[in-house]
Amino acid sequence: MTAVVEVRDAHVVHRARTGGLFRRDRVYALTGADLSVAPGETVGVVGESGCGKSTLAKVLVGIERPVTGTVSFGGRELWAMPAAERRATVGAGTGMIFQDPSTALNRRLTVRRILRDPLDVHRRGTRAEREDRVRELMSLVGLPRALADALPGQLSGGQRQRVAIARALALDPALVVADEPTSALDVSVRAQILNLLLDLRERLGLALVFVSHDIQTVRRMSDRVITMYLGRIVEETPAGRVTDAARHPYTRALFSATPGLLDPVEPIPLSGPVPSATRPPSGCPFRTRCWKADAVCAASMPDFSAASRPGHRFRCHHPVQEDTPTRDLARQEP
Ligand SMILES: Nc1ncnc2c1ncn2[C@@H]1O[C@H](COP(=O)(O)OP(=O)(O)OP(=O)(O)O)[C@@H](O)[C@H]1O
Repeated sequence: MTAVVEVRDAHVVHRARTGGLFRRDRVYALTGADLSVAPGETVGVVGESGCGKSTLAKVLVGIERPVTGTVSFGGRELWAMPAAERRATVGAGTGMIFQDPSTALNRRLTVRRILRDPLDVHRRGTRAEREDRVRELMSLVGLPRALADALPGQLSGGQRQRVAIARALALDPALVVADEPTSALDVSVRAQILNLLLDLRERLGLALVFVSHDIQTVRRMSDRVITMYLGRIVEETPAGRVTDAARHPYTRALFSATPGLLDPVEPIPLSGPVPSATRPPSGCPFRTRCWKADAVCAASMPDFSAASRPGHRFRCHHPVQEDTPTRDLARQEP
């Protein structure tokens, strides 16, 4: 089956925001990322702040161009397309939902205009058909029609995120990327927005990439979970058994520190802070904090190994033994 989107060996390097005009360090935001998303599947992306989750999300929807590597949509290389074709492919094929709907929506436009805008830009149907589509989108995300002429500032946070979701769906994309879609919302409306995304995914057969700090939510939403560390994808695990089936020590440590697990464990303590993305360590980037690291880990970053379960791969010289419960690691290893 052709992937909706496929990223191969993507590298993204930024100029550091600090350091003065003439001395700007490079930030290695994404290093050799490979990811393929199949039609209708949900891929969760987890990792600590600054590990490159948003950068990967932007690469997937063509907002960020990797310095090297490829991004293919339906088997066609995005950055080899002429600009107009690329815009049309990305605009119609993907939708992005950002963290904070207050800043993601143009506050001078009414809900109706916000939702009609992508239809106008991509010249979808007659004017009357576009108005019909706006009404349809509002009902799809549970917004009352009476809000069509409201401005974003007149809506609640949850309603604004519904508008952002409706806008992302306007052109019927095959892929929606949601980057921390609930973290700026009141706790009381988070569940409603997550349930809406789950419902839309089922009804529309969307492929969904879901980026979040909230590991429990990622587990609940996803078919597969991608763990990132310092710009690299270090593990890809089927979501169902991620807490005890993960083989990468970092995934285990991350999950062990998650509050509210059904089967709570002692968090695995990690030594030291996350290294800077301007000077990542040699070899495996996690080695400076890993209790299993040795000289081999400093010398090279291993390629992905396939675990015995389908859809499970990891990059580690000293993986956690298969089926070792995390509670045993927390007691023994560090
Ligand atoms: N435009 C930019 N200019 C300079 N550095 C950037 C830029 N965008 C991101 N970075 C840096 O790239 C790295 C990856 O950032 P990214 O936003 O992708 O991480 P993240 O995992 O999404 O973080 P968070 O969970 O805090 O949103 C970080 O070190 C960040 O500071």
